[in-house]
Amino acid sequence: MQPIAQLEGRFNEIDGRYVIVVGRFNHHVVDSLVEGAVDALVRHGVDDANIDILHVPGAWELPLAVKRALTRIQPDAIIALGAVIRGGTPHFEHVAGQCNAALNRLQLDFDTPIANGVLTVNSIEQAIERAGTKAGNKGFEAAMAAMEMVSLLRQLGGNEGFEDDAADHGGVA
Ligand SMILES: Nc1c(NC[C@H](O)[C@H](O)[C@H](O)CO)[nH]c(=O)[nH]c1=O
Ligand SMILES: CC(=O)[C@@H](O)COP(=O)(O)O
Repeated sequence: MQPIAQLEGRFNEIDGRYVIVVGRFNHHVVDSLVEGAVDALVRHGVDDANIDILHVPGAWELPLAVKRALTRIQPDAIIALGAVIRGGTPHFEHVAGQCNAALNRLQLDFDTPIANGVLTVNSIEQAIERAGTKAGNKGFEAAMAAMEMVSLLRQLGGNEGFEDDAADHGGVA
């Protein structure tokens, strides 16, 4: 019986261009996410010169900035960072929901990994826990996911020629 082929991203071939897009809202938390993401990239060998950091007001603005970065910078991966903290109105649902849905759509449409480091939490305490304290640093984790996906997709090769099929079926490539 043939062995089942298994592929996974590696961290010894992470050279490439990375763009970190940051929603500044709740910056006291988000700043730690940025530190974690940069730490992960640099400690795994990504050159500082290959890391761009773009700042927008909040999570709502992340998708547009990510889309423009994808077209103008054409990075190997994007790391989206932010902290959406539930308040006293339904606004949280809209900001968090639309941001995440748009980012996921963009990564499929542009065939480029967009790692999700956007916290969507119920309290400031939960945010702090996930920005470098007892629940890890979601910025670091998002950067790791970005590097892993860059490596895996390189192993798989491009999807040239498949986009048309997807377009014909109204799907994403
Ligand atoms: N409440 C949070 C926001 N709100 C701001 C929006 O993201 C947006 O900047 C504003 O509506 C103007 O368009 N953003 C976060 O990132 N986190 C929040 O908790
Ligand atoms: C995610 C939000 O927009 C939220 O933090 C805003 O707080 P509020 O719902 O109390 O206006």
